[in-house]
Amino acid sequence: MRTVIVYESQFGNTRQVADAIAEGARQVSEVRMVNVNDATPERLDSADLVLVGGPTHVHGMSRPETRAQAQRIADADDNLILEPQAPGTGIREWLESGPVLPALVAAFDTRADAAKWLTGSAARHIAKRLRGHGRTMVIEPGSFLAPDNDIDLSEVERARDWGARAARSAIETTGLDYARRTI
Ligand SMILES: Cc1cc2nc3c(=O)[nH]c(=O)nc-3n(C[C@H](O)[C@H](O)[C@H](O)COP(=O)(O)O)c2cc1C
Repeated sequence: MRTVIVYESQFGNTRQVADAIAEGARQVSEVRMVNVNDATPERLDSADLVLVGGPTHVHGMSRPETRAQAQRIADADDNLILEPQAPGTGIREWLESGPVLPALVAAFDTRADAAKWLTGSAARHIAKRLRGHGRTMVIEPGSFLAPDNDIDLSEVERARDWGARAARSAIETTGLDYARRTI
């Protein structure tokens, strides 16, 4: 089976979580990580499962204005470094562009360390969009905490486990087997 992880990240937190998800999914699947700015149809071609994730901005997916705000925050803080592809497009715009996706998908995000009803969750919105496109969720949305732009080892482990469960669930759904199908 082949899994593609499409992620957006401004400060690197969601990239780290995507890395851990990839590690988990690799236990049972071929995995490719793709920044949303590089998520062309060719890169998603022949994916059996696509996992889509980004940071929570203003309770949902980022917008051009919130990404510009992230840029201003980074400019004002020597300890924060913007990801090289951060100023580009976001998951919201990518989903609106109508990417060709396989039947099986799942959504994840990173967010502040507080109750979800206070922080909101980009993953919830990503999942809703994906369901609207008629896609099947292989697992509940994953939401990972990045307090003060720092991720705890326990969250990294949770992301690894979520990635493994997502890929296993896709295998159970499709009957595809890692051993029988390579990239
Ligand atoms: C402009 C902006 C708005 C944000 N809004 C929220 C929010 O509404 N809820 C939340 O939990 N976190 C919010 N955050 C925090 C980010 O979701 C969090 O730091 C995330 O892990 C960043 O991921 P990244 O480093 O991959 O961009 C916001 C961050 C920025 C820069």
